[in-house]
Order: sequence, then structure tokens, then C-alpha cells
Amino acid sequence: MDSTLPNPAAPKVTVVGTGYLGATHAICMAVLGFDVLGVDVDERKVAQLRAGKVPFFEPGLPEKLDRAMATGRLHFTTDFDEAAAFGDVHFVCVGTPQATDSSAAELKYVHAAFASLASRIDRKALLVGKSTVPIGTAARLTGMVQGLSPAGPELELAWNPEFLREGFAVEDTLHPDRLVFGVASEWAESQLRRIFHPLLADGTPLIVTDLATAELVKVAANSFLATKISFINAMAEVCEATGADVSLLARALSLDTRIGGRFLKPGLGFGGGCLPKDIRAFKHRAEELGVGQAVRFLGEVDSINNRRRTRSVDLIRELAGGTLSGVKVAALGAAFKPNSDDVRDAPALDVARLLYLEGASVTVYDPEANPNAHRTYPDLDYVGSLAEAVRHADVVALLTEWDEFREADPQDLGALVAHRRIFDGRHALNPDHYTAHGWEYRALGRPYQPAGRSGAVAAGTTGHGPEAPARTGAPETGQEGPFSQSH
Ligand SMILES: NC(=O)C1=CN([C@@H]2O[C@H](COP(=O)(O)OP(=O)(O)OC[C@H]3O[C@@H](n4cnc5c(N)ncnc54)[C@H](O)[C@@H]3O)[C@@H](O)[C@H]2O)C=CC1
Ligand SMILES: O=C(O)[C@H]1O[C@H](OP(=O)(O)OP(=O)(O)OC[C@H]2O[C@@H](n3ccc(=O)[nH]c3=O)[C@H](O)[C@@H]2O)[C@H](O)[C@@H](O)[C@@H]1O
Repeated sequence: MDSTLPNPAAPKVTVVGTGYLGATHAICMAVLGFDVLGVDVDERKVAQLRAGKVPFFEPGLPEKLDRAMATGRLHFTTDFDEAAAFGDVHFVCVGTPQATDSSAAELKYVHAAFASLASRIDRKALLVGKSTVPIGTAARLTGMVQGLSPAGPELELAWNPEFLREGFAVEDTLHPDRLVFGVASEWAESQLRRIFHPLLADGTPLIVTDLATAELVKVAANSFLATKISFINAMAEVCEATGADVSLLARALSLDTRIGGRFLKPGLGFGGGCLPKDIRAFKHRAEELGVGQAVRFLGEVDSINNRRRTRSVDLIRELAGGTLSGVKVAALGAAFKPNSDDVRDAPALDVARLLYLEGASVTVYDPEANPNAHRTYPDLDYVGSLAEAVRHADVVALLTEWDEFREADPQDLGALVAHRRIFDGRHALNPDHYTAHGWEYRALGRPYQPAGRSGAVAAGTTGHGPEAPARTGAPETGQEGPFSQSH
């Protein structure tokens, strides 16, 4: 597929909501050859995008934005009149965060975006939801938009859920594992086939289904991923009670090709703007539908995940000698995962906050997320380098597994700290490297390793740390083992 050639037959598309998902979608659509108009209510964001700047950290996206802007096919606006007149296919990518007063999804942005478009569209057109929504939303929106639009039933609705991962957003958009079209008519399907033709021609598997199934595929996928992570973290709890080692357990499990190693990495658990709120909203919606029992386990998945955060604080307190009061902790990482500046429901930042609330003096360093973290928790101390963070630290806590932390030299770090004590919240380090340099090492679900002693297993068999290539030994071709970065 040559994605640089303009496609004269391509419809013009608008993308409403230019956050993590929408900006990526708009930019990639332009790269694929479409004329694209990105629309947002946030004037600052639109101004940044117009100036050729991606408003968040996403590897590879700035280069794609440059390329798309250079073609003259990509524009941004806050004007819905312009958006309604621009094209005949409109993608909606606005946020669906957790409601402030319940575990349900907040749908007011989705309603506003669909209403803003529908009330202005007076001809045959397709509105395509990409936001993650509770099952039944698309059917309800269909009635709403057709009632609002001068075009009436000529205005159709489809759902095209998105599965991209932050940190890999460009790759996942241009080379997705699958496409899902939730449609109510052949015409809607044909429009989506036209738009996604470059990816379909590339062999991307396609599932065409009804609106409800498309909505459900998305929340079911995120629920499965969250459950897999909480499963291994539940095993970590059992390991903590028995002296077993969850790292080796995960490795052994992952070698069963039916289980696989992806999303089986133990540690601080899942966060971000999607998995936590999506499992809660799904459970809430299932209860409304009278099938709450079917997904009751998602409450347990959530609880296991949250317990990892408080357990991390316990281990850091133990490392500090029993109290956190007045203890200087270097918190390495704030983002919910590496290669992202997103701190929404970030386990790392949550642990830093809990340590601070217990009286620790917490110094946070994240290579990209400091500004977002500072906006979220201004009380914590933020510094601009790893060295500044660890200087005079009583305990170092690795909370997000950025390469910079994985690759740090334990001897160099040791020269800066007050005490050589490290908590590895992401199973990202080789314990033996640290203990050999006089560090006390603690990790969730692993036996205690005092300074100067090797672990229960020889380095190299654990698959830990930078020495173990991410994919080595992974049982599924092209997939990561449980010890690699959480892709
Ligand atoms: N972030 C991700 O990696 C993925 C997100 N999703 C889903 O996509 C949706 C969006 O998520 P994010 O991009 O992360 O959220 P975000 O918060 O980064 O972006 C949402 C954008 O929508 C804009 N917006 C709000 N109301 C609007 C309106 N009425 N008209 C126009 N723009 C409006 C906001 O100003 C913001 O720029 C959510 O439903 C999420 O669950 C799905 C897959 C991946
Ligand atoms: O709906 C969404 O927005 C997206 O949510 C997740 O993507 P994302 O949140 O970007 O990040 P993940 O790579 O899934 O990681 C989520 C969290 O799980 C943690 N994780 C991941 C894998 C693992 O083995 N262990 C683990 O603790 C990560 O550290 C991170 O905090 C899904 O992977 C995407 O398919 C989906 O589109």
C-alpha cells in the first residue's frame, strides 16, 4: 500500500474530538490520502494542531502530522458549521470518561458531538462513532440524530470501535489486528469499506456486524485484557503468601501457547484512560441490562488491580524500615505506562500520592509525563532528571518501566542515593544486578532479596531486565513475553 498517493475517489472525512484517539485517527486518515477536517471544542488543542504540534506525547505521530500537513489534506477547526458542510462521513472520537457520581460512562460529550453535527447536516451522510460506549448507545443515538437532523433518516449511524494502544497508536491505526464495522445498512457498510479500503486491501481482517455487537466487542476486549493482568496479579498475591516467585510463574504459564505471554506481566497493574473506566462502565451497563451476574467478576478484577497499589506502598514502607514519615522516596515514572505522557488513573502517580499522604517526601521524575502529573497532583515534587530524583533518596521506587530506568546502571545510581533500596513495581529490572551492587531489592510477588545475594534463580533464566530481549522466548511469534515492556 502506498499511503502517500492522493486518492481522488476518497470521501472527505471529519474527525470530531482530537484527543489521543481522534488526533491519531485524523492524522493517519490524511496520511492514507483522505481530505480530513479535525474538529474540537478545545481551542488550544486546535491551535496547536494547526501549528503542526501534537498536543500529547505519542512516538511517531509528530512525523506523521508533519507529513499530513505538508500534503495540504489535513485541517483543524472548532467550527461545527464548517464540519457539517465538509464531508459525508463524520467520525466521533470524543471522550467517555467515568461519570463523577457513579461507575457508569459519562456520555455527555458523545451526545453533544452527535447533536452538534446532526442539527447541521441536511443531506445523506454517515456518522461513525469510535468512542468506547455502553451497549445500546448507538441505537439510542440513531433516534436522537435522525430527530435532530433536517436530513431525517438519511442521516445514518455506524460504530467502528478502536483498539489502538497509546505508545503504538500510529502502528495500530495503520496496521490494526482487525476492523469492526457495526452497521445498520448496506450503504453504511459500503461507506466504511470505501474509507478503510487501504487497510482492507492490505489484508486487515474485517468483522461486519450490528451496532450492539460492535459496541460489545470493544468493552469485551478491554475486559479480557484487564482480566488477564489481574489474573497474574492475583497469583502474585498468592506468591507473596507462599514465598513463590510470580515472575517465574508468569514465564512458565506464558510458554503454554494457549495462554501466551502478552498482558501477563505482573506488577503494579493497569491504569490509563481506558481499561479501568471501561470495565467499570461495562459492569454498570450489564447490571442495568439485568445481566450483572455475568460480569460480576470484573469487580474483582478491579479490586485486585487496586490492591497492587496499596501493596506497593506496604513494600516501600518495609524497605524504608517500617515508616514512611520523613522518608525520601524517588518515584521513577508517573505515566500509566512507558512511551506515554498520559497520567489518567496512572498506578505510578497513585502510589506516589499514597506515599506522600503517609508522610514521605516524594520526588517524581517521568521522562514525558511530569507536566500532566504536576497538573494532577501539584503537591508532589517534580524534577527534570533521573539523577535529581534519586539524589539522597532513602528508597527508589520504579513505577513506570521507561527504558531510561531499565537501563540505568545500579552502581551509578548507588553513588547518588542515601540508601541502596529499590522497589521494582514493574518487574523491569534484573534483581541480581542490583543486589550485586549492594541494593536491597523488593518486587510484588517475588521473594525478598537482601543486598549482596543472588535471587532464587540465576540471571538469564528469569528473562528479567534489559539483558533479556523483549521477545526472547515468547511462545507466540511476534509477541512479547511477560517481562518485556507492556505492549
Ligand atoms: N486513548 C486511547 O488510546 C483510546 C481511546 N478510546 C476511546 O476513545 C474515546 C476518546 O478517548 P481519548 O482520545 O483518549 O480522549 P481525550 O480526552 O484525549 O480526547 C477527547 C477529545 O474530545 C474533545 N471533545 C469533547 N467534547 C467535544 C465535542 N462536543 N465536540 C468536539 N470535541 C469534543 C475534547 O476536547 C478532547 O480533545 C474514549 O471513548 C476512549 O475510551 C478507544 C481506543 C483507544
Ligand atoms: O481502549 C483503549 O483505550 C485501549 O486500552 C488499552 O491500551 P492502553 O490503555 O493504551 O495501554 P495497554 O498497553 O493496554 O496498557 C494498559 C495498562 O495495563 C498495564 N499492563 C499491561 C500489560 C501487562 O502485561 N501488565 C500490565 O500491568 C500497563 O502498564 C498499563 O498501565 C488496550 O490495550 C487497547 O487495545 C485499547 O484500544
